[in-house]
Amino acid sequence: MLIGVIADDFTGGSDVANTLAKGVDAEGGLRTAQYPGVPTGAAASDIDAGIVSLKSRSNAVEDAVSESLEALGWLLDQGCKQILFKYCSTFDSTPKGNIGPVADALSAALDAQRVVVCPAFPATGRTVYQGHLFVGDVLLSESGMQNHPLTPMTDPDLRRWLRQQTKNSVGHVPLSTVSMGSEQVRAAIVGASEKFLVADAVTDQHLLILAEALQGASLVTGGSGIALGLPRNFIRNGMAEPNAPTAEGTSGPEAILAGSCSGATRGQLAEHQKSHPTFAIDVPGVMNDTITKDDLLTFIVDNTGNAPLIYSSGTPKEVKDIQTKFGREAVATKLDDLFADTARALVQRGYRRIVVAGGETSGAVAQAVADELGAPAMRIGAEIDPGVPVLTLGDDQPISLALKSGNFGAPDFFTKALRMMEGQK
Ligand SMILES: Nc1ncnc2c1ncn2[C@@H]1O[C@H](COP(=O)(O)OP(=O)(O)OP(=O)(O)O)[C@@H](O)[C@H]1O
Ligand SMILES: O=C(O)[C@@H](O)C(=O)CO
Repeated sequence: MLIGVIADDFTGGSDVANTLAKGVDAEGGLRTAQYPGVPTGAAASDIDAGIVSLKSRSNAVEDAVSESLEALGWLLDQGCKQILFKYCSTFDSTPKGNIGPVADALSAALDAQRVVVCPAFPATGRTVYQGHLFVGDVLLSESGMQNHPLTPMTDPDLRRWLRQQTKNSVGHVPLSTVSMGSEQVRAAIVGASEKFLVADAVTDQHLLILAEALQGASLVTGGSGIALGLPRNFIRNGMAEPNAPTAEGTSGPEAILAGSCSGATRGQLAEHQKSHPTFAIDVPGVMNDTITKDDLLTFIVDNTGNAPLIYSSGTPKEVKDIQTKFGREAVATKLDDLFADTARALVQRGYRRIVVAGGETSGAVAQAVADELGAPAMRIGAEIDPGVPVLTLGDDQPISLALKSGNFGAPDFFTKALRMMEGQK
C-alpha cells in the first residue's frame, strides 16, 4: 500500500476512494479499497490506496484521536508511504475539534514538520481563497452550514477556526503562490514558520499543483480534492501502475435508505416520491418501539423492483423538536440501529443493491453489511455523481452500495445510483 487515508466519516471515505481510484483523467488512478473501521487482518497485496473509514467527525476528541492513531498504525503496517487525513469539504468541526487535535496527533506520530490543510472540492462548489472557505458563491458561514446541528460552521476563516483547535501554529499559502506552480508552493511550505498551512485552491488545476508539491510529504490533510493529484506522484515515479475504477457492480433486489436530513437529500427524496414508493419512518414510533425493522422490511419486500425508499429525513424544525423530546444521541443511536438492522436483514434476504443517504446512516449500514458478509474491503466502481462511487463488497454474492454524503448528488441521484450499480448509465 502506498497511500493510506484516515477518513473521519464513511461517505467522506467513499468520496476520497472515488478520487484516488479515478486519479487524473488519462493518467489513471490507483487500485483502491475502502474499509469500514480499522481492519483486523492485513490488506490484500494488490491494493495501492487504502481508506480506513471512521466515525470520528463529531465524537469525543480523545476517541477521535485514539481511533485515528489506531488507523494510522494499521496503514503504516501495510507499508503506506503517505497518509491523508480526510475531513469534510465544509471543514465540519467545532472550536474544540476534531480536525485540529487529530491533525496534531498524526503529525506528531509521523514527525511531519509542515502540514497542508485544504478542504477545497471545486466539483461540488467548495473553494478556498484568502484562507476562507466558500460554498458556491457564499462564505461557508452563510451557506447553511452555520446551522449544522453538530458542527455549526460560523467562521469561514479556516486559519482562525483551526487555531482554536490546535496547539500548533497556523499559516497560509495564498492563491498567488499556488498559481505560480508546484516549485513555488514547495518553497513556501519549506520556508514557512508555521506548522499547519491552509492552502488556497479554487480549481482542480490548483489542487493538482498542490498535490505535485506534496510529493514525499508524510502527512497531507484535506477534502477529497487534495487527493486528485496524489496517485500520479506514485505513477510518475514508477511506484504504481495507472488503474481505473473497475468494481463490476451487481443487479438484483434493491432498497434505498435515507437518514440524512440535508436539503439536497430532501430534494432527492421529493423527486423520487414523484414516481416511486416511499415510506416515512415515524421517528417517535421508533423511539417507543412501535416501529421496528419488520415494518421497514415489509414495505421494501412489497415494493421490490420499484426502487422502494425508506426515510427518516425531516425538516430542521422536525429534527429539532424530536431531539428536544427524546435527546439527540438517543435518536441518533436508535435510528442508526434501525437502519443497520434493516440492512442486515436485507442482506440475509438476498438484496444486492443498497443506496444510503447520510454519513452517519452510511456508517451504520456499511458496517452492518460488511459484518454480515464477512467482507471488510469495499472495491470502487463507477462514479454516480461527484464524490459518490458505486462500491462493491463480497465475492460469491457481491453487494453494491452507494454511500451518499448528505449534500451530494443531483436530484435524480437515487434512481441513477440503482441503474449504475447494474452497469447502466
Ligand atoms: N427525523 C429525524 N429526527 C431527528 N433526527 C434525525 C431524523 N432523521 C435522521 N436523524 C438523525 O440525523 C442524523 C443524520 O446524519 P447523517 O450523517 O446520516 O446525514 P447528513 O448529516 O445529512 O449527512 P453527511 O454527514 O454526509 O453530511 C443522524 O444522526 C440521524 O439519526
Ligand atoms: O468532503 C465532503 O464533503 C464529503 O466527502 C464528506 O465528508 C461527507 O460527509
